[in-house]
Formats: sequence, structure tokens, C-alpha cells
Amino acid sequence: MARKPKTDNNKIDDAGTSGKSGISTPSATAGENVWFSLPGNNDDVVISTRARIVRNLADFPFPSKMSDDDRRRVQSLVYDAFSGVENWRFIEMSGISEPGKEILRDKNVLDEECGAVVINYGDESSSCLVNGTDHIKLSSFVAGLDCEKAMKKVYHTDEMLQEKLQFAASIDFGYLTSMVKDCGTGLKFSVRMFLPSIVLSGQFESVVSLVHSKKMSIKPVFKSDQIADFSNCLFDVSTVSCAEGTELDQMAGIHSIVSVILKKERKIRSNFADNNPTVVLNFFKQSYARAMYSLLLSYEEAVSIISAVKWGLQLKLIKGISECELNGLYYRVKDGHLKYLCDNYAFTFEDDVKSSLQLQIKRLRTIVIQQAFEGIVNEKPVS
Ligand SMILES: Nc1ncnc2c1ncn2[C@@H]1O[C@H](COP(=O)(O)OP(=O)(O)OP(=O)(O)O)[C@@H](O)[C@H]1O
Repeated sequence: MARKPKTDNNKIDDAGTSGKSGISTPSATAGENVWFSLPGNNDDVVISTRARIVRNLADFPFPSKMSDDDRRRVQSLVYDAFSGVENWRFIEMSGISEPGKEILRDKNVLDEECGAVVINYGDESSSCLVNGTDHIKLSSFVAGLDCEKAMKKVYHTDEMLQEKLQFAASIDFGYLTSMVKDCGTGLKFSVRMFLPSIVLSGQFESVVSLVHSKKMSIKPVFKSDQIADFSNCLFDVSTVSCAEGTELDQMAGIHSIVSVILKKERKIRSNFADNNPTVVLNFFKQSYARAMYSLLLSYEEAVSIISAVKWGLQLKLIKGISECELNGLYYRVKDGHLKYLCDNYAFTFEDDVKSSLQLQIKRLRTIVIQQAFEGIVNEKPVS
């Protein structure tokens, strides 16, 4: 398969949300500056941290009870509040094509129906949904484990909006929100964790009990019907109630539970590798071979391979690739991103692949992975 770019940029790189997607952005390719390609604290175990807050404008009903006129007025007030500030861009949902929405879903910007999205195109780590379940939902992401940084980012946007907008709040309940669980601070943290050693050693249930005992939630990133081997090792650990304690209490709570889980993962990892060297090497080699000898990979298969290689790196079976490159790869092999590449580059696919966009995406995904793995050196060849 050969490729030549339709644009000036001839590297298979991170997709921005431009081109035929119908979303205007300053750059065609988001490149290395995108938040998920950056190194982060403890990024062997923690892929990323998300903080989000929800707010509603005073003097308007919640979105489920709004008239069309209210909806337009809220949207227009939010538009004015973001106008001309930093790198924020306001985009109405009616102006975004399906491929554009898919890219936004891939980047976790869009996770529910809403009237508009506002994105900070600095590093694309902060965004706002308008007229979804609540009038305003702000989210910020950070690579690795950093609840404080994620919280600061999201509150920076909140404070900027509070200078221009009046949010609904009461002394008794705090910020008023559509869902009871969000009343109070409106703040929720979610930490995406990679826990292969805990899962493979059969100790996952004890982690679930621990998380639940702290009134938090843990859920797999993939639904069970999507799981391919190692892709069942990714989990989101989240706070549940916004009513208990202050923002700082909520941050300290999730930070401490995640720290316990991450230490457990590292401890089990080293014991597991010492006690099961052949099993471990087999897991890694099979996945690596699948990556290098496949021609068409689904997203779930790709996640499984990336995860196995990540584990191999942690177990010192390989070198030549970093944790953050692997963490960024989880995003770079998503469908929306690859469709963007197909849209914006003139690839020459094999004849039987040409006829189907789904096959083109699978083919491209395999190539992106193989390119990313080019520098990998096996530290423990099988004798
Ligand atoms: N730490 C994280 N890193 C990357 N993606 C995340 C992280 N936490 C959550 N997400 C993604 O963000 C989106 C919203 O997360 P989640 O499902 O926890 O929220 P929700 O309860 O449905 O809604 P919300 O928190 O927005 O009210 C999902 O697409 C989820 O996969």
C-alpha cells in the first residue's frame, strides 16, 4: 500500500477536526501538541485524568424543560461568553458533519447529545458542551495522573464564564443541576487506568470492593462484547456524588484511591513477571506478532495489541517506545481519526481494500501501529 498526502503534511499524524469533517479549526493536523500525546505522571498505569463540572444559567429552566427560544438564548449567551477568549471556538452541532462528530467523540469532547460544543484549540484538552443534560458541561483532560491540574484547568474556564454569566446555585444545595448526583460542586473526576497485572492475577474483584467502599465507581472502558484479550484491562475510576465534601475533598478522595490501585498494579506486575516468565513472554510475543503480521485490525484488536506492548514495556521485555507514545496511540487508531486521514491523504490501497471504507480504516490502523512499533527492540528474544 502506498500513500501520498493530499495536504502538505506527509506524515501519518494526529487528526485535527478540519478538512471534510465540516469543523473549522486552525490546524489540519493536531500533531504532538495534543494533550494525549504528552507524557504524564504515572503514565505506565494512569492513561489520563478527566475533571468535569456542570453548570446551569440562573433564570432559565433546565434543558429538558426549555423552549426552543430559551435554548437559542442560552446558546447565544454562552457564545458571547467564550467569544474572543484564548483559543476557544464555538461550533453549533447543526454545522458539524457525521465524520466531524465522530472525531469529537473519539477525542472524548462529545459524549452526549447537545446544541453546541466549544473547544479550546490550544492542546484540545478543554471543552464545553452547551444545552446537553445541563446548560454547560466543562471538561478538561490531562495525560497521566494529575487531578489537581485537571481541576485547575476546568475551574479556569469556570471562573472565566462566571465573570459573564450568572449560574443557578443555592446556599443549601450548591450549584443546581439536572441530575441530583451532580448537585453541590457539579464536579466529577474520572481516572483512566491500565490494570493488566491486577486482572490477569485474578485480583480485580478486590479492587472493585475497595473502590465501592469509598463510594466511587469503576467501569470498563469497553463493553464486554467489544473486548479482545488485553482490551479488558482499561478502566475508568470515577467519583460519584458531587454533594459530599468540597472540591478539594473530592480531589483528595480520588487521588488517594487511585494511588492505592496503582501501587497494587505495580507490585503485582513485578511478582507476576518473576513467577510466570513464559506466560508473560507468550502474551507479549503473540500480540507483537499480530501487530507486525496483520494487514487489517479492528479497533478492539488494536487496543489489545497496544495494551500488551505497554505491558511488555513495563516488564522490560522491550524498549524503543515510550508510555506516552503508546497512550497517544490509543487515540490515533480510532475510527474517526483514521477516516480523517483517508479523507485528507491520497492513499493507494490494495484493490480489494479500495472498495470499502471500513477495510481502508482497518488497513490504515495496521500501518499506523506498525509505524509506531518500528523502533521497538526486543530485549528478551526467545532462545
Ligand atoms: N480519564 C479519562 N480519560 C479519557 N477519557 C475519559 C476519562 N474519563 C472519562 N472519559 C470519557 O469521557 C466520557 C464521559 O465519561 P463518563 O462516562 O464517566 O461520564 P458520564 O457519567 O457518562 O457523563 P459525565 O461525567 O460527562 O456527566 C466518556 O466518553 C469516557 O470514556
